[in-house]
Amino acid sequence: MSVEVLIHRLDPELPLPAYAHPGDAGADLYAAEDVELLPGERAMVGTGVAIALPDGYAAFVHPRSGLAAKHGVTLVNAPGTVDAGYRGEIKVTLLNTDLKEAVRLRRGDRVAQLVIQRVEKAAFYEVERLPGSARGAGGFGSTGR
Ligand SMILES: O=c1ccn([C@H]2C[C@H](O)[C@@H](COP(=O)(O)OP(=O)(O)OP(=O)(O)O)O2)c(=O)[nH]1
Ligand SMILES: [Mg+2]
Repeated sequence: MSVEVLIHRLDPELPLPAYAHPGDAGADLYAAEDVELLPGERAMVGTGVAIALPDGYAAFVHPRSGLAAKHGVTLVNAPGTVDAGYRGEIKVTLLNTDLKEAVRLRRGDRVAQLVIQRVEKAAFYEVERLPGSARGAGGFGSTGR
């Protein structure tokens, strides 16, 4: 089962996002430009594609675990949210979390992955008091380590 997503190439030489294996959740996104990230540095990089998602869907830009584990490269806003109505270029906000090594990424490298998901739209009802629950207001480590 797959959902139809319209895709427009802004950079004709880059491959389209693709799933590396049939069961993959994320389709890899390619960097449209070379970028060098100094230790701790971030950069916004284009991917050369724009999409139109059906209503009720969103696309989430996730880091790639290989880049994260080997080089400390993640996304500042992971996961980035691409709204169904967004028609601009999908961009990735790369961050080099390594404090010693610079990392050089090249145009055409797979730098992030796009996960398409159904999303619900909430109707917010304002109330004076929320119903009770087992957790209550406990959070942020309230259950211990
Ligand atoms: O990693 C990302 C995150 C967002 N976007 C694009 C698509 C998304 O629909 C739009 C807005 O994203 P978001 O709502 O997260 O950013 P904002 O800071 O709230 O901007 P805006 O005021 O435009 O909503 O930017 C990307 O290309 N990559
Ligand atoms: Mg927004």
